[in-house]
Amino acid sequence: MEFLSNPQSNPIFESTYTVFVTLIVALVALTSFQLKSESIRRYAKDMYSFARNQLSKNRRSSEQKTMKQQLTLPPGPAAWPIVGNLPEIWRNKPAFKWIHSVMKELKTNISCIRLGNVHVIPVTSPEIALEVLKDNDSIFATRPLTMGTEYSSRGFLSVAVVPWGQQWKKMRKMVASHVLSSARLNSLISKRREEADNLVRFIYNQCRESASAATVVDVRLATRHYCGNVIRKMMFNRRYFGEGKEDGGPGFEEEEHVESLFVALQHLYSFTLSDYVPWMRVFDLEGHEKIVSAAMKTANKYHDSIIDERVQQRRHHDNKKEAHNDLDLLDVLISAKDENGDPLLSIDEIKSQCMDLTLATVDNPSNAAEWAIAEMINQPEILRKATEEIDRVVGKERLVQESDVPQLNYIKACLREVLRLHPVAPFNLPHVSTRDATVAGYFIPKGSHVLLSRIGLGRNPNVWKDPLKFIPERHIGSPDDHHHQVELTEPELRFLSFSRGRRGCMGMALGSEMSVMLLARLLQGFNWSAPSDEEMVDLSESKCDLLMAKPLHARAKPRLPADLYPANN
Ligand code: HEM
Repeated sequence: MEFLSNPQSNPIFESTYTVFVTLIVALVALTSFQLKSESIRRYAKDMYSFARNQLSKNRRSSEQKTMKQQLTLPPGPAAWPIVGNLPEIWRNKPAFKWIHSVMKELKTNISCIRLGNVHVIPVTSPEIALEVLKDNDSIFATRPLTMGTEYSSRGFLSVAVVPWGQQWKKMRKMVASHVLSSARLNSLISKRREEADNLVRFIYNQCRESASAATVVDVRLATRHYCGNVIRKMMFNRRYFGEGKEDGGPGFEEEEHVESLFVALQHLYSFTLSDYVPWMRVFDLEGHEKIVSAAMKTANKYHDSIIDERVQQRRHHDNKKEAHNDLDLLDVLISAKDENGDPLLSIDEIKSQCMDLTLATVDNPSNAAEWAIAEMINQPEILRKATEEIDRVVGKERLVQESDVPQLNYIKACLREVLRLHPVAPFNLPHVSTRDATVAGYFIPKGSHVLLSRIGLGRNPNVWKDPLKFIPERHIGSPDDHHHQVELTEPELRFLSFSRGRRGCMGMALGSEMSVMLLARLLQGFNWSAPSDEEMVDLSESKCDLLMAKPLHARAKPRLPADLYPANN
């Protein structure tokens, strides 16, 4: 074999050879009984570990070279020189629809779309998704730098959108141990209960104003307002930024706050041209930068003054509250200390992390509850079963509480079904490869953006029978399996709820509690039907995203004794 007969000609062999000799010397030195000196022993140890590292590096680089030579990229549309498929992305909006139609045409579950010199790799099958987030999780654990996320995270300071590295580790550890720990979430349960009560109160007040005791409610407004309230209450210990509303509904400030969060969320990873060709950023051709900067300015306007004031209070005047058990999340972020007892987070890090958690909380639960009510109105049998479960588990003498959640399996099955069929976004957050990899037998170059498709997985006809039908029963175990607990998590990635792995969702517990409480309170408190002039709710999706095309308006009629509805403050 040429490779062996002419080692000088092959640099990999050459360095492997050197390393091999180092390894032998080190091993001999280490095992020698004559070696008594600690420093020589340590030196030999260092040599040994250096040699081992070099060997595995060499092996990897030779594997990668062979991989590049032998494997091909996943199938994809023909790409133009230099710009790749950017012209198609520009012409065919929304981009996610074009990407899925290309994959359908190519009959593939993994594809490669080249945008500038970035390989974007959409994935629509659970097997391949698991290869990415289970088998190769450490390779795909970083995130791309985008214009939108730069704004949302104040220059990549907070956990969700930050690339892999020290900043991500610091923030993830901090959030996991102090902010979203189960002890912390338990300590905030009364704040969440206040907002669940307020939701029921807000809708009940609207019904009371109508002579027939039933009225048409803007369900999207109510569900988004609930999510905004929960995170504001947990984070800043307040529901309202301004005067507030007597009936429990959002004031101007809260509507503006939540609206700006949704606008920002839409643009974090929105196939903006300059995310792939950075020098184009000055032109802002799609106008995305203008939109995101304005949205973040609005949202920050509400957060920043509260944060600045609280930092002043806590760090400079009054540390007493730290002893109490009723800290809100802002207190927790401010009072975290490093190993020297100094503040762990800078003010910008606190602001960025507050925003990160606020953005992460508002969209999924509200979208899921809105779609669930819409689907249930069109299938009254499902609505009946869900309400019947709440009546059986909770009864009609008290309102449903978080402690009931483990027993509300049918409600959770409905939510799983919504997360499968009507996810809030077409793709998971992007995962970028930190080195060359192989997935599904294809070559995935370092720096590729892997996009697990939430609709591709959840509506995959090879995984789900009648994938476009809303059938919660598919998530319930067999009738004999009485111990089967339905959860919103889906670690097998047959659809994408909280994802999995190093970058998996940190808010699984909170997100699940909020989603179940929101839907269960809506169903327990009110009978829902289509507005009188329509028999069915229009379930069309919006043309540019996956939200309901028109915000759901539905008729609500109280179904509990009047004294159970929380009274106005
Ligand atoms: C039903 C509700 C929720 C759903 C379906 C959901 C889903 C997700 C998904 C799909 C990801 C991306 C995972 C990946 O990159 O593979 C994610 C990330 C994340 N979620 Fe959630 N989420 C929910 C609620 C929450 C809540 C309430 C919080 C916290 C207040 C939260 C905090 C985060 C954070 C911090 C990350 C980023 C983790 C990282 O990059 O290291 N999520 N979530």
